[in-house]
Order: sequence, then C-alpha cells, then structure tokens
Amino acid sequence: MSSSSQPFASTLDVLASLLPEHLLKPRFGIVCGSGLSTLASSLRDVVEVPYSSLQGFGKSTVAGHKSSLAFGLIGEGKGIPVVAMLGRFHPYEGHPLSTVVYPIRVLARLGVKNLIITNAAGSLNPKFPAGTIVVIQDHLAIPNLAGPLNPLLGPQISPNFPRFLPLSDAYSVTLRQHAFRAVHALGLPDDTLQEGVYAWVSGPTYETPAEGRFLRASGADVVGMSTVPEVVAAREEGLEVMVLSLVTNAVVIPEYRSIKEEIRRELATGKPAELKPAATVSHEEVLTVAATKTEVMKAIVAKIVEAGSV
Ligand SMILES: O=P(O)(O)O[C@@H]1C[C@H](O)[C@@H](CO)O1
Ligand code: HPA
Repeated sequence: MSSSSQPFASTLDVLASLLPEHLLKPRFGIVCGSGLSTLASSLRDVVEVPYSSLQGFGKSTVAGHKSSLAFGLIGEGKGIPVVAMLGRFHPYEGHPLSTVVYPIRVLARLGVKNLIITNAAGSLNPKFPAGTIVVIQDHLAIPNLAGPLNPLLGPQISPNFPRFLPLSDAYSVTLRQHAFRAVHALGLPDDTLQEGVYAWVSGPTYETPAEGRFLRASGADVVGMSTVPEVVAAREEGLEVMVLSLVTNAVVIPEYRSIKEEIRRELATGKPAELKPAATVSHEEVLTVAATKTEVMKAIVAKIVEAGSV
C-alpha cells in the first residue's frame, strides 16, 4: 500500500485539532497488550482520543483491549509526553496487516522515536512461570515462514524505506538495558524480569501440545498472537523498539498419555480407565493474570521512559 492510500494527513489533522501543544509531540509510544490498558492510568494531563474518530484506525474487538489513544505525561516536573495505544489490532480479528500497523506508522509521524510494545503471552520455558515479564531479544514470525503475513509485503509505503529490511537489530539494546536497570532501581526481585524469544502465531486458537513442543524446540520462550507486525513496521519507520511480554499462562505441553495402554490395563484389571481431560488455557485466565501485574509493568515502563528521555 502506498502512503497516498493511507489517510495519514486526516488522522494527524484530527489529532492536532484535539491535543494541547505540550502533548502533540510524544517522545515515547506504548502499545498496551491484552488486559494492560490500565498501564496508561499513571499518565498525567491525559487526553484520550477514540479510534472511532481517527480515519484509518480499526476497532479493537478483543476483551481487555480498549479502542483509543491516550496522550499524557510521565514523570515528575514538566513530564515527558507519551502516547499509549489502549488496544491493538490482531490479524485474527479480520484486520488487514496494513490496519494492524497503521497506528504504529501514525505514532512515527507524530515524532515518536522509541516504542515500548507490551503483550500477554504463553510461556514455553519452564523457568518463566505466569507473572514473569520477559524482555524480548528476538522473534520467530511463524506466519511469515508459512504464508504471506509480513506487513511489508506489497508496494513500499515510502521510497525512503529499504526494500529488504534487516531485523537482526530489531530489539533496541539501549531500551533493554534501561529495563533491567529499572528493575534494579525499583528494588524488584531479580526474577521479575527475564529475557527471551517471542514466537508469533496467528491465533486465535491456542497451541496444541505438539505445536507448543515444536515452538519450544525452535528456541522460543514465549508465544503470542500480536506484536511482531508492529515491531516490523516500527523498524521500517526507524523507531527504537522494545517488547515486554507478560507471561499469563504456561502453554500446555503434557506428557502424552497412551489411551491404548490405559484400555489394555482396564481390560486386564476390570478397573475403568480414568477420563482426566487435558488442561486448557482461556482468555479469562490471561486477563486475570495480566491484571495482577499492571502495577509492576507500569513502574518499569515509567522508568524506561524516564531513562530514555534524558
Ligand atoms: O494483544 P495481546 O498479544 O496482548 O493478546 C494476547 C494474544 C491474544 O490476542 C490474546 C489471547 O488470550 O491475548
Ligand atoms: N498462546 C498464544 N497467545 C497467547 C497465549 C498463549 O498461550 N497466552 C496469551 N496469549
């Protein structure tokens, strides 16, 4: 899609008409993942702009995602202007990839230079239980490997962008360092924050045990249904990017049980085989765990913004 077919001018005009001068040039963008929209509650002087008033924005249809941009200040004194996306768009909702990444491109055009993306994710790493926050150091874009789901497919949005975008440096070293310093400065336990690899899957189904095992064997620590298209577009726009994944559940990867063996035993002993259905994950569980960690996430995000704005 070319830049002329995206309504940037209209979106930016609306924002300029609604925002006071001191909020119009945010230094940081923050994408709030599932259940994490309350990350914006620590902003001061907040102006919230519903996505419905912005041409080019979709509507977020997933529980735990609001549908607005929140502009405000973080930190003491004059404060640092930031913009938070309260709700994102996922391809599984039916949004085209150009819509999924449109808000990121708008943030870049507002002057945002640093982007903190958050998400809720399932853990593939037994050392990362629910509640762990993972600083993402790399990703596996599973849909990109199997089909046309890269947001940069098609005509380039700007002639200034490279046709072949490198991603070996996608995750900002500076911002990741700020995150680990933040945990130390806040006096949080060392295991609050870990680092690892995010596997992007299209969803909306959660993983089968075989898929979980495959992703784990592929080197992924967490898995989720968002984020990677945003990272790719943000890098194309030249932003520094970091991702904080909040582990909300363990991906269910049980030892396989042999039904054949169980029935053989039943026939031999006369004792009925147990039913014991497998454990499952639910979005309610994801939102419940996310809610328990928003204060910690908020504190870490604020410290990263302060450190990244000096
Ligand atoms: O938008 P995020 O990635 O935070 O949301 C996760 C992935 C799915 O959208 C949903 C599954 O529970 O939560
Ligand atoms: N799998 C994929 N996406 C997710 C999960 C999961 O287990 N938890 C939260 N988002």
